[in-house]
Amino acid sequence: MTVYHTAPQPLSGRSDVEDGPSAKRVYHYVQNNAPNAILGFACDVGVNRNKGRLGAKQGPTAIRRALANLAAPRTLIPFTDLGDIEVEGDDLELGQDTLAQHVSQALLQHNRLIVLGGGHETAYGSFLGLRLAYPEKRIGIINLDAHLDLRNIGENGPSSGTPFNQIRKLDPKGFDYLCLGAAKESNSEALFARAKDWGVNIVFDTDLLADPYCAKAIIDALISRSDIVYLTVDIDLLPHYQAPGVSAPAIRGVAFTTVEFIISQILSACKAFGKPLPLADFVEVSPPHDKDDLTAKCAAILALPLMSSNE
Ligand SMILES: N=CN[C@@H](CCC(=O)O)C(=O)O
Ligand SMILES: [Mn+2]
Ligand SMILES: [Mn+2]
Repeated sequence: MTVYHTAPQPLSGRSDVEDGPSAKRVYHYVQNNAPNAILGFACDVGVNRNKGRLGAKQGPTAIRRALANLAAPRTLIPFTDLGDIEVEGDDLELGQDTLAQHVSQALLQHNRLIVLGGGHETAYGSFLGLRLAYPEKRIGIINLDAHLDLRNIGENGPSSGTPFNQIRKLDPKGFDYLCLGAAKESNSEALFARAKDWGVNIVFDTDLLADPYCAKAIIDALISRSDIVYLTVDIDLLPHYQAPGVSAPAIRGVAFTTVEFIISQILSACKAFGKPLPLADFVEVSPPHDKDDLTAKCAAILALPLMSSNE
């Protein structure tokens, strides 16, 4: 019943030596003291407390495995694997504090950190770490998610449904949160009313499906008024046939190619406005519910542009 840090295992994948030195896979780019880093948060407590289907604890291992074997784009930046924070038992709060410490340390040493969840409770630990590293900065939060995750803390305590409610409590005036992909049928009127009260910007899944460009102005506005950007990607945003391995699969969902396009819009806007994006996370991958590792693969491929130079 504790929280511990496990050292990284060597990453592996296909070897194509017969095709020459440029036939590289992502695992070839793992280095010590590299510009970027990845860190796992192996935790099921948030999903359990949120009455979901367990399995997110195995997310970091599955995403890493999928990532390691992808063909490396020419623009991929070397990265350090910082291992996993593992939460055994029910002490989510200790897990999130431990994650925060590791995130803030990592941000001192790396330009960008990608955290592999875990359920969406990962976001509270990630954000605490970002705030520790950048206490004076205005942080713009972009959540790609079918869910607002603004639930009040109930008798079970903080969960995978409460992270942005908890983040707002840290600094209600500074709370600047954009949720892209929310599904009307997956969020109660109470949550939408709370979002309105708190000035949350929402772009619905249906709007993104009708026009992938529809979020551009709202993304640009958030990034231009922030000092730094925190991107959190809940993979349950994707439709169930692309991301079956989640606690709460989406019927409609926002298609993979649209999510990919939105991430490219976010990275382009960060570049255009000169705003760093030091931290991103990919959460809610639940390998026991996955099919052919599709969901882990979605997360891995979506992470690639964040791990590459934005030419
Ligand atoms: N990260 C969690 N999100 C959802 C889960 C919904 C469900 O289990 O149906 C939420 O709390 O709204
Ligand atoms: Mn979520
Ligand atoms: Mn979700």
